[in-house]
Amino acid sequence: MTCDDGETALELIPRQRRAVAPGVVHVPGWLGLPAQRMLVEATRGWARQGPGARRATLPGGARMSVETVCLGWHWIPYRYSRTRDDQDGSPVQPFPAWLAAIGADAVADAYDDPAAGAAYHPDVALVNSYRGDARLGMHQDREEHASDPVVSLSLGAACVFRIGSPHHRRGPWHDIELCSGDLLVFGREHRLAYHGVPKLLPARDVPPIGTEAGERLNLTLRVSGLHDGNPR
Ligand SMILES: O=C(O)CCC(=O)C(=O)O
Ligand SMILES: [Fe+2]
Repeated sequence: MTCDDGETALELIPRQRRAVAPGVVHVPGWLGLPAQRMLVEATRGWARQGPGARRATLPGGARMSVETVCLGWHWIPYRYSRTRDDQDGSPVQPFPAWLAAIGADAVADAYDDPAAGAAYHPDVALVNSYRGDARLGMHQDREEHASDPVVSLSLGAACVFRIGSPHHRRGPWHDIELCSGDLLVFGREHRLAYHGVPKLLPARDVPPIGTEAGERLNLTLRVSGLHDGNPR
């Protein structure tokens, strides 16, 4: 399978939804090129401000190969905090309202359910950047206290995204190629599904959106279910 260049489809034709598993929907090329460029530009800004990007240290001492910028709540394996309290204590950057609006549109489109979109109010984003051999091991997104779906937006280099069931880390899995502009939503029965990024596919064509050669960015939008003064 190759990546769509994002400009060949007529905008009037809705992007094709691919149901991967119950609650897991892949919409290839959901973001047009201007939106992709805008998100890359925004990501550069977030990385320059505040605590910036960092590779998290896992409880066993290993460092993640992916660099992460957090918005709204700072994610530290495996909890959320308003401050970067694993490092210099600096406050997390705010979660922008325009990004919440993209998240609501994403849920409405992926599930073909405007009400589900209107009810979706993400307040945390993890912006991951992958370069070289960076990858993400199989894990569950389970630090959130709410059961709302996770919205994933991919930019730049393609990758293999692996998603299984909520019960078994070792499979069986679905392997999906995520390309620049792709939307993936996982929620409902698969909100706690194990997932990861076993490899990048740097040989695939990438549209000119401002990413570097071989660089992949991924934004996940989530609903933390947390309130000020009540972090875990
Ligand atoms: O990069 C991706 O596609 C997935 C990211 C992810 O699973 C996470 O940030 O928890
Ligand atoms: Fe995840």
